[in-house]
Amino acid sequence: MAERDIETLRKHINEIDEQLVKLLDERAELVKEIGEYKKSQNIPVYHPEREQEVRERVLSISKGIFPQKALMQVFTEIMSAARSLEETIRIAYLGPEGTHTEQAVIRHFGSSVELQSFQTIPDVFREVENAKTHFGVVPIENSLEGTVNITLDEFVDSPLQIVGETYLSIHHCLLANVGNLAEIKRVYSHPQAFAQCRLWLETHLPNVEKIETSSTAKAASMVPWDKFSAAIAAPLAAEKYGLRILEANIEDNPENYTRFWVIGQPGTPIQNPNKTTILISVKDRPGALLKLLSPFQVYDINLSKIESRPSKRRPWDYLFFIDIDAGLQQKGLAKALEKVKEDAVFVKVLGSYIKGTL
Ligand SMILES: O=C(O)C(=O)C[C@]1(C(=O)O)C=C[C@@H](O)C=C1
Repeated sequence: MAERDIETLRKHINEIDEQLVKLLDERAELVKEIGEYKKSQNIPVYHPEREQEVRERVLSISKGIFPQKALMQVFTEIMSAARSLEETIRIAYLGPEGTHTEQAVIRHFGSSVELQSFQTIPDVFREVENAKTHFGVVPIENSLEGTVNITLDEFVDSPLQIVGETYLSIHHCLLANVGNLAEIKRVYSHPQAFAQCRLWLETHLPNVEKIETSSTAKAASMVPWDKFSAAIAAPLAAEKYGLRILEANIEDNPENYTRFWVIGQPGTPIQNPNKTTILISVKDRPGALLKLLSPFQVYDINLSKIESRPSKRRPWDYLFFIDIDAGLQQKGLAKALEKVKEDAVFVKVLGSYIKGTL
């Protein structure tokens, strides 16, 4: 009886799957038509605002029986595959492969993209500047470690624009060949990952040797060669190096997020952005910064972050990077920026883009 029930249920599932596949094919036909149109009008294939609209619409009609987070991932993948029917989107990112940055790229763009990893953040900028890839993805800030200064500094001279933002919840896993903790004699990882999993290691693997590597992906790549070892790395590295996840989420603080910027060519059209980042240089006189920021208060515009960096032109001269909770097309912001420009030495808009979600 029970067996017949499960058979009946599976028959229904098969029928639904058939419909899903048929509908996905129909969807793909429509996307191809859009692709032809975009090509004839010279419109960029990637349309982040439309993708966001699709995800929000899908979320609003979902009854929540199928987990909504997974629903978002499914639609990110559907649109990623759809995009690839129109054009292969190439993305440069800070590598190596199997790190959290690669995971962030896939979370943002889906997996139907061509990925190219680079060893440094400046390398990613150069690649996009030379139009070898459509976009780049670089970390800008971690909720525990703070700002990634190299990314900010690159923006001082680079003509590139911020075209998107994405967040990744950082989870560290213990990856190994062996099946239980008792067999592990050595653990490989990046110093930052060791620091973030210190309590877990002290409790569960107090006597193992710790070997530092240049990245968590490098740590994972060592394990296949060293039977009684493990690595602390991103879940993605388990797939890449054929390892098993012995323990997931071993970080001491679960509130660990990294924010990434998607960088692209200047003038990349972004419709209805809701966040803007600017770079300003302030006159060196009392109250200059206060005066410069007051238009944001006048026009009721929230600033979510201010970061100062040495200008590197003169000692003790600083630049300010400001994240603004408004899109450039918003009237208040346009007016506030006009005022800011009157008082600043210079103002550079680094991008107006769609805010990332946690
Ligand atoms: O609507 C479009 O412009 C499409 O190309 C279709 C589609 C989708 O699959 O829904 C695919 C890629 C774009 O980035 C946005 C949406």
